[in-house]
Amino acid sequence: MKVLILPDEQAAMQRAADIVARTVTATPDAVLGLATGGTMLPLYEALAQRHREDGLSFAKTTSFNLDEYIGLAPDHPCSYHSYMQEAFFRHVDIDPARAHLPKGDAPDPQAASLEYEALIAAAGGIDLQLLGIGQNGHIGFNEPTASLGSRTRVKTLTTSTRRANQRYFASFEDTPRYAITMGVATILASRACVLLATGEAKADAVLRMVEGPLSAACPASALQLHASATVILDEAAAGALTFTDYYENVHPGGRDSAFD
Ligand SMILES: O=P(O)(O)OC[C@H]1O[C@](O)(CO)[C@@H](O)[C@@H]1O
Repeated sequence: MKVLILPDEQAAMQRAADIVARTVTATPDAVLGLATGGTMLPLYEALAQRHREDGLSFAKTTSFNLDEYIGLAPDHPCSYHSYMQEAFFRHVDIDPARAHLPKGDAPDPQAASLEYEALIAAAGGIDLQLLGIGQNGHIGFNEPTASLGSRTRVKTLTTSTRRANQRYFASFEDTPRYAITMGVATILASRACVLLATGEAKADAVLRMVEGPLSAACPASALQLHASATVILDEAAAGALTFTDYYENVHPGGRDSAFD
């Protein structure tokens, strides 16, 4: 696992944007795995800006989002379909026919999960997976105790995740209880992944992911098994890490563990 510690959120976003830009420039028909959540918003802004100003193109890119709430129609303002449309898709030249999210409003969500997994396989798998991390260590909606061998399926959300996401809904009661999410093994099958975490509230989850034991209690710790995982942090999210001699290889853009 490569751990990059940047001075602040903006620097962290630009570093992540560099990796995405490099991927789609080198491989215009790359398959991207995309994430939602507050952390990702400035990254999508940075990518949209590079599209506008530098001509960074997503025209041939295929994308698969990690997750979607069950029971919300795509045009529901709190769906991840709407989030992606507002935050990213409408600002770039991605082909809507190649921008996929799980179908949270499918009559049979479990069947829709299997179809989604098959669609990812048919696209040749994911070249670069973007990830955020929940305060409880979740990736996608793989909550603590999620099987590390899991594939795309229906998951029940924890109360703590529902409370964290309540801010987007009218009330806690209105916050969905279930989601379709790529599984931990689906995520591990990506050829490269970049996990982004900013702010002090993520410091404990980051510690458990990077230095903690590999455990379903912290699904993000499964990234320790990934052959090409890059964790991009600001100083606040890195605040609880203890292997400081390892992270303190100073380079001009911040601290960088350099090797993974
Ligand atoms: O960036 P945020 O809003 O803290 O969310 C972190 C993670 O939690 C989720 O929003 C799900 O709760 C993920 O989509 C995201 O990766």
